Amino acid sequence: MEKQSSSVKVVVRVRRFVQRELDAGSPCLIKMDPTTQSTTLMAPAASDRSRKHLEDKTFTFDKSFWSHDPGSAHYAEQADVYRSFGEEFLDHNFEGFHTCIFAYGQTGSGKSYTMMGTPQQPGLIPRTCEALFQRIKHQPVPNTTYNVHVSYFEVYNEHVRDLLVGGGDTRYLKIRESPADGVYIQGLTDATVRSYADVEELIKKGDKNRTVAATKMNDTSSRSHAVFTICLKQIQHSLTHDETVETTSRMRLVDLAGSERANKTEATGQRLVEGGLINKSLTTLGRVIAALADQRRVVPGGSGRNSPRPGTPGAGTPGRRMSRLPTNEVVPYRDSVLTWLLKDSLGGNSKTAMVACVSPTDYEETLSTLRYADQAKRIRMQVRANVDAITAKQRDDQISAMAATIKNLQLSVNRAAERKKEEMESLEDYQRQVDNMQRLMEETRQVSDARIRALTLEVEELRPTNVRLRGEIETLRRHLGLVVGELKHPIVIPAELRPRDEDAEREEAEKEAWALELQHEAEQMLRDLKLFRRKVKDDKEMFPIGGPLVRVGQSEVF
Ligand SMILES: Nc1ncnc2c1ncn2[C@@H]1O[C@H](COP(=O)(O)OP(=O)(O)OP(=O)(O)O)[C@@H](O)[C@H]1O
Repeated sequence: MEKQSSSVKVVVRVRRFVQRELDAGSPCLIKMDPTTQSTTLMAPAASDRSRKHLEDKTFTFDKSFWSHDPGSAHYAEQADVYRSFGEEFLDHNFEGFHTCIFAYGQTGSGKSYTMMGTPQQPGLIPRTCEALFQRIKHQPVPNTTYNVHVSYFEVYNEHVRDLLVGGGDTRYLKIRESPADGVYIQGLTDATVRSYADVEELIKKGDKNRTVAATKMNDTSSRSHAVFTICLKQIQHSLTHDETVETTSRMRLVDLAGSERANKTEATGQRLVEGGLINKSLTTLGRVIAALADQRRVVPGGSGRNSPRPGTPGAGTPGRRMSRLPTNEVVPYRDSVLTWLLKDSLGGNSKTAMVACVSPTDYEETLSTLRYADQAKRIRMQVRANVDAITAKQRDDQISAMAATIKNLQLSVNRAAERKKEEMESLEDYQRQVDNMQRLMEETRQVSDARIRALTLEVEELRPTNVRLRGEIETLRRHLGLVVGELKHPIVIPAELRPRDEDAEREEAEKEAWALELQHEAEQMLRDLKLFRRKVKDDKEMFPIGGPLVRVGQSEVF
């Protein structure tokens, strides 16, 4: 398919007064000319002016929607907005072009009203989805099958959350980029829908999950950027040529969070943090638009990694005029999650429209929004319809290639499962070993208990013997002392009284040997007793009766 050049379509919409403005008696500062589609921002009356010199400013856009005064002949209702360019963008989708419509504007300016609307006054998103299924149902192309799937996520505080996952799941999803799929969100729900009723269900679910809070400027202020995506695939089968034509398109409908000034919203705490991050991402969006609007500065494939961070020279400020970037600047898509995700819609293969929503009363904020919008008008994109003719053979080849890929993936999955199984097995083995060790330790403890009990019993049984032996030893010690004393200091018997015969001498020698034997035996018994006492003491220390259990990891050690 041939590439064609397409510029960003820019429309502006002014809403009616809200109660806060009616209470303040604020005048309407916007004027629109339905013939020229110009929008004029009028300087506030002198009494309302600050010291700054303000003047009327006129901008011309693709369309200026006057939604301020329902009594006016040019009043633009929700249906008018959809008819004016929503319908045209749906045509582009059926032709195979990717599209993106995003609503930009200060907080409370009517972005959510324009994109989602209310049940009574549905906005662009429900109208586009309804019309899509109407066309599929009532004007189907012959021999064509249609596949529609939908995703809905929000960028909240620079994190991505799936709005189609309920149950209070606040997990943040990862952003990935691949050459084949570009930038995508890993694990995002991509729900197949078969009717508008299916989509309505999902919208309800997503809106319930979206982060909304009351601020001073808006009772239902969106605190996140919400991106609703519909993917349409049309597969037309040609029976004569045995080929199929696949037309794929993606429509992104983005409700951005509103730029806000802390002094006006009087935000504090969480709201202030959110406001700061909203402004930061809108600042980056401004810089991306500025870079894309100046085609000389667009470096094809530029990653924006080297671009200045928000807040550094070159970075704009929401509510201020967008500053110029250095001439060698690449598009700073990656400086915020929002611009990174919308990279393709802002500067790639997409027909894109910006709805600039303005409040009728705020001169400075409206001027900033109109300048933003004016700059976006200059963005030109190279677009191409995503239509692929596939012959039956190519399709078969594709299916075979896919089957091979699936097989490889299956093998990898099996291998991974196998590895996991091995890991599980060794884990089980380890657990088994631990169990065995625990069992062994328990047995050892039981054995020790029994031994201690037996030793205690033995000690008790031996106690009387011990006492008796002590007594005997004492008697023997005393006896031995007498004998030794007698031997050392023998009683000298006068020679005339000494028996002279051999019997007496033998008796003397025997007495001496007996005394020595007794002494030896007594010493041996003392040594044995000492040893026995030490053994009993050691055993008691090693196996205390009823000792505490010591826990080691999951096992019990005694
Ligand atoms: N065209 C309109 N007609 C009638 N009421 C409108 C219109 N546009 C906005 N409003 C009302 O103005 C209020 C603010 O609008 P909305 O919530 O859409 O603003 P927002 O730009 O999305 O704000 P934020 O950025 O804070 O989320 C709402 O009460 C909404 O119903």
